[in-house]
Amino acid sequence: MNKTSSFSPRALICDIDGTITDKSRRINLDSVSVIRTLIDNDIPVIFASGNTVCSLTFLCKMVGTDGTIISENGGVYRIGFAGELKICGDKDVSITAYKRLQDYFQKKGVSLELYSPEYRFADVAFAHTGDADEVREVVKDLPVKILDSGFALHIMSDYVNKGTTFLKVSKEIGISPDNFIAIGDSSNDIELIKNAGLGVAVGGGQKSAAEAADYVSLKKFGDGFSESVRKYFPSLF
Ligand SMILES: O=C(O)COP(=O)(O)O
Ligand SMILES: [Mg+2]
Repeated sequence: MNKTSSFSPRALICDIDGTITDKSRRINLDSVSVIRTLIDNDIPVIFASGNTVCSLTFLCKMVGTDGTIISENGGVYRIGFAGELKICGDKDVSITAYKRLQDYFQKKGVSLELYSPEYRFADVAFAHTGDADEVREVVKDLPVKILDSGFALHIMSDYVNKGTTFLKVSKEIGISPDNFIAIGDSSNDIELIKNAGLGVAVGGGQKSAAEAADYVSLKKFGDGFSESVRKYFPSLF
């Protein structure tokens, strides 16, 4: 039997945009219901997203998780609502890169739209402006990387990703990464998908995520998430 059919997870870590939402970021109500079932059966659920700590905290409260989160694509994490915020990336270097990009695009008559800069601890996120590769070229000598989540471009310290921060979180909470199922949709989920016992990419997401995954859902986005959770936690549904 291969891993995809025999795997029996103890915990779930999942992305948000594109994974428990639709393409336009509207939350998938069935995905919320599926997550509630896990929580009510004492299965830990952790959100790992490019979004900010404050937006993830709100989502955790509304959905009913214990508040453990990875945000800013691994740049920040926290164990439980009351845990200390741990910052893994260097925001200064992201800001330096952003200023250079701002100059570059201003000369082309394009102004960049920042996403909630006042709530970010480690990365800089902005609206898609031109091609991610063009952005990468402008800052290629700086110790940053440009992540394209499909919803925003993120400038982050080059050593930060959701997968390495996931390893820290799993150590702190005492659940091996091998016991997790990880579900995502984009290139910012690749390391997460690879570091978990079983990595899933939802249908309709970026090709790079699907290539990193052990299983790709038949359904798309939030519907694919719900399908995958039902598949790997069959006794709960
Ligand atoms: O913040 C983004 O760009 C996308 O967030 P995600 O990691 O939840 O998909
Ligand atoms: Mg996503």
